[in-house]
Amino acid sequence: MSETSLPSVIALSPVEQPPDATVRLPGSKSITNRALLCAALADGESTLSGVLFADDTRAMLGAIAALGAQVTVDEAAATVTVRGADPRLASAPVSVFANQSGTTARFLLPALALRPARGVLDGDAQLRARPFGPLVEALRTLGARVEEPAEAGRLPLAVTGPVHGGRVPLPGHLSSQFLSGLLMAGPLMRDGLAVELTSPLVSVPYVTMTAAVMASFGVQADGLGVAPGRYRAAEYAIEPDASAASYFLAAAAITGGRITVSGLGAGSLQGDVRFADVLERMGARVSRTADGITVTGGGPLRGVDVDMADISDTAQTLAAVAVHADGPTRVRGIGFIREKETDRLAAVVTELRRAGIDAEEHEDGFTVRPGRPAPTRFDTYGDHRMAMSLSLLSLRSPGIEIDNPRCVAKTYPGFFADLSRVTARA
Ligand SMILES: O=C(O)C1=C[C@@H](OP(=O)(O)O)[C@@H](O)[C@H](O)C1
Ligand SMILES: C=C(OP(=O)(O)O)C(=O)O
Repeated sequence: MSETSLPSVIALSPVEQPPDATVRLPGSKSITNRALLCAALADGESTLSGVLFADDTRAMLGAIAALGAQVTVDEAAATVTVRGADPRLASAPVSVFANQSGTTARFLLPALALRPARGVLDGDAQLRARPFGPLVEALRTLGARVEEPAEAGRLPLAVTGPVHGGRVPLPGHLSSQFLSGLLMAGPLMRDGLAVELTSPLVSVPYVTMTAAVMASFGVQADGLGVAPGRYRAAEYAIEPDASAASYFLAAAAITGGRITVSGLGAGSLQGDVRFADVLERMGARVSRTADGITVTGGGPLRGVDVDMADISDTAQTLAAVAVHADGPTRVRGIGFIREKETDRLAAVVTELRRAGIDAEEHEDGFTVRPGRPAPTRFDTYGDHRMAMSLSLLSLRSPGIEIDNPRCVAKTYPGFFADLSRVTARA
């Protein structure tokens, strides 16, 4: 059941017995999109394995082709070969459509600014509503011409380089993707790059991930800056997606079952593996090996008070777990997720309340109190993480339906099929 065969509303039924399963999830969206871009900027031919094929990574595949990379895809084998091209030698205008993908858009704009020709970047309505202002200002400071034909700081944007690089102030409180995008383009800037953060950085582990992927392609970055240099082609194996893993680990905690996600070992590059730590604090048993994470539920789940600024893609997952705890859960530090695919704080609280759950929105997060979800058809607001998180409420409660389940195609087209398989439902 890929997203193309999903109905417009999906009805989910409770599990008959607690699952006991091992699952290997599709590749990490974040690592796939970094590796594709580094490979596209590298000298020579790279081979990526474990590649995620979903709307967000297809957007990046299209974008790197526009940058001049030669791309060969073997979807069945989950591999992509990329022959890089130096964007500084480009002369033709290009146009890139990032669809709904924040990573594609925020990583591409600085790469387009390396080109001495005009590059237009656009996305769908959801992405047009998300902020780009800090990146526009930074690229202007670094020497690019940026046109904002619609609204200031919003897509569509047109950028003409080349940027010369150097020192640049950048706010960190809205998104880490601006910094990651600048860093990845940084080595190809004449003067390299030195970023001075003007506000605290959110989603910090993603910047560590950026530096790690860059290092695999031969460039050392320190998280705030990088010297001029060239990427080298590499053979690169992409880990499974840790944000996607949160739904399965949560399912084990909610049902009292046992689920192992393989391929996400102790050395994972993804901060979202730390979602398992939150489940552990709630009372689930967690074991971590070199090759995977296992969560075993069973006992009561305690409510927690937790800052999720580092792992905010798993906040909605936690909201679903919190419904099944024995005390309130307060999530902090994530005001910035109001600017993701939707206002995720408002969306998750609104939908839980529609199911009769006592939930409250705060400026920087939410509180969820335990309860029994009433039969509800949930709205997803076109947000894949709303669809995947709210579907967890069906594990122990009848009558749960998800409207527009196809939005999972953004990062995980096979989500509902995998969830059914792992939780042993028809
Ligand atoms: O760099 C990345 O790969 C990502 C960074 C995070 O975004 P923000 O930095 O905007 O919080 C995260 O939510 C997104 O899904 C992926
Ligand atoms: C916020 C997300 O994606 P992006 O910012 O890459 O669009 C996400 O995957 O939850």
